This record gives sequence, structure tokens and C-alpha cells, in this order.
Amino acid sequence: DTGSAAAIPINEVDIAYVTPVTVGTPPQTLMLDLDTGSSDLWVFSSLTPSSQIRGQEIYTPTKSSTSQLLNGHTWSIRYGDGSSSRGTVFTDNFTIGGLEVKSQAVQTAQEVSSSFTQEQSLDGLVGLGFSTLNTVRPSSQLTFFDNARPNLDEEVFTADLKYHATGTYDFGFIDSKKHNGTITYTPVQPSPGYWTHSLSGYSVGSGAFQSSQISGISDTGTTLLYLPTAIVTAYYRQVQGAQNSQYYGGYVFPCASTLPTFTFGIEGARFTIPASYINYTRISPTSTTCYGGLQSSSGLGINIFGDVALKAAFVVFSGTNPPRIGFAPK
Ligand SMILES: CC(C)(C)S(=O)(=O)N[C@@H](Cc1ccccc1)C(=O)N[C@@H](Cc1c[nH]c[nH+]1)C(=O)N[C@@H](CC1CCCCC1)C(O)(O)C(F)(F)C(=O)NCCN1CCOCC1
Repeated sequence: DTGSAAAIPINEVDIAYVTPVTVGTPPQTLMLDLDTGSSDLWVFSSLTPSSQIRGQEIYTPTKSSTSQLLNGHTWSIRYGDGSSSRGTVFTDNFTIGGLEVKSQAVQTAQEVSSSFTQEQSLDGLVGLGFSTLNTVRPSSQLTFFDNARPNLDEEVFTADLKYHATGTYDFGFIDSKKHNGTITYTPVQPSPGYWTHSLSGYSVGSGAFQSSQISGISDTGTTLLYLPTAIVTAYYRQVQGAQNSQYYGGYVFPCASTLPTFTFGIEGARFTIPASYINYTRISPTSTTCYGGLQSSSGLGINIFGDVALKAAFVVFSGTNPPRIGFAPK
């Protein structure tokens, strides 16, 4: 089997991407954020207090003839940005881009934090990390990818995220039309459950490439690129008027400043992030100060290769044994 679905930016600065999925019989369509940085599939639901719902679509298990309560199971998750959700669990038919998994664990929210309530274009998440990170107790559940794997033509899913445009997630095949040139693979460390791998180095603008192993996670659920402070200061040293603002919690600069590109290495291959991706957003609609798409990871305890980096490549998440991740130009 294979599947292919759109990755649609939810706002004009690509803060996140959502993908249409269907749950249950007859199918209920929701827009979910496919997130390689976590492994819970959870949705706004008929069990979510109406005071916490603001425009999101919900899954109503009682309207589905194929839903089954997973008795006595609960879940609770907290994300890096402090947002959280918790609830109960049903199994039901679940489809992404024509690829169906029967009796997928669908985690129904009984409580969501305010940042989820405020994000009306996001109806929940599909965790595509390793199933070891799943928070359902007493027995943890498998991700959509782990459930689909036995039926996939190839044990892969790919992310073709785009800058200010709709991209695609494919399951079970590598679409050669979506990338040009070879795919460079590098090993993934699947413990504790992220797609953890190393970059082989970086360069700023036309500067010399600095070879150094930089370990981090390729995370479709994180907006920006978070790297060690030394690399980030070297980058913003090239930007007129840039400063690391305590107030804004990161590097800001005059929107009119010229930004250099940023290149990262995967093994021997090189991927260049255009300056426009790093000129992330104005700090407020009328401001002439802009917030950078490259920020320091020092507060996170982990380097995160988020959407700002991933949208500069065609990325293959390979669930083979051993797992690996591939990057190709596009
Ligand atoms: C634009 C921005 C100021 C950088 S943002 O912070 O607002 N962007 C958020 C994503 C977002 C999109 C839309 C609306 C609201 C928030 C962002 O990038 N958050 C990251 C990480 C972060 C930390 N600090 C700054 N950023 C995050 O938490 N990403 C998680 C998924 C998000 C959660 C909020 C909703 C959108 C999806 C994540 O799953 O990718 C994660 F890996 F970071 C994470 O937290 N994974 C949870 C891992 N646990 C480990 C223990 O077992 C359970 C799972």
C-alpha cells in the first residue's frame, strides 16, 4: 500500500503544517499536524469541553460504527513549548491520503491547554516518532506509521514541506518526481524515540564549511531550526543590527537587513537554507523588527532540525532496521 496527502501551512509564516485525515465510519475529516517529534495520535473530540474548542473539527466516536473504547486507557502529553493535552483512547479506522489503518489508537482529548484552543486550524496531532514515546497507559499504542508498515510497499514515509506553499507527506514510496539528485542517508538513533541523527557540519553564507558532528532531531512538528549557540552567534554576526533579545526570547534584527544563507551537511551532501526562510516573521504586524528562523538550542537541551531546515530538502524517514533518514535536493 501507499498514501499521499497534502501538508498545508496553517498561517502565512508556516508556523505549522496540517494534513487532512479521516477517522471512523462514515469518515470524519480532521486537519492534523503530522509530527515526527512525538508519538501520540490525538484529536479534539466530543469529549473535549466546549469551552476549550474554538473552531476546531472534532471526532465523535459514538457516530462511528467502527469505533471501540480502549477500556481503562488514558494518556497525557506535554510538548516542548509548554502546551499539553490528555484524555481517553478509542480504536477506529484511520486514513491518510488513501492509506488506511484499521483499529488505529485514536486518543480523544478530554482537556487541551489554551495554546491548542487558540490554534483553530489544528484539530490534533499524528505522532510519527518512534512508538516508544507514546504516552497511553497502561499499555502504550503504536503510531500510524508502525501500524501501516507491514502493508507498505516500502517501509518509509517522506516529507516534502514547502516555504509558504502546500507540500506533501507520502507513505510507502519515494516519489522520484519530488526530488532531484541522489538521496543521502545517515544513521538514526531511535532511542529515546525521536528521529535523532547528526549533521556533518555547517556554513554561513559563502563562508567555509565547518565540519563538526551536530546531533539533533528532525522534527516536522517544530517550526524553527535550533542549533548550538556558537553556530547561531556566528550566523547573526553577519546580520546588521541583529541582537539576542531577552524580551523576544531569541535573535531579532531589522527586517530590512540582508541575511546570509545557512548550509547544513548530511554526510558529504550540502543543503542550503535560503535567507528568506530565516527571515521568519515580523515580531508584530506593523513592526520593522523581525524574528529569526534560526535560534539557539541552549534552552532546549537538544538541537531541533525543524521546518525551517526540513523545507529546504526532500526528507525520507526510513523505518528499516536499522532506521535511517535521507535528505535530497528538490
Ligand atoms: C513559532 C514558535 C514561536 C517557534 S512556536 O513555539 O510557537 N512553534 C511551536 C509549534 C506550534 C505551532 C502552531 C501553534 C503553536 C505552536 C513549536 O515549534 N514548538 C515545538 C518545540 C519548541 C520548544 N520551544 C520552542 N519550540 C514543539 O513543542 N513541538 C512539538 C509539537 C508541537 C506542539 C504544539 C502544537 C504543534 C506541534 C514536538 O512534538 O515537535 C516536540 F518534539 F517538540 C515535542 O515537544 N515532543 C514531545 C516529546 N515528548 C517526550 C516524552 O514523551 C512524550 C513526547
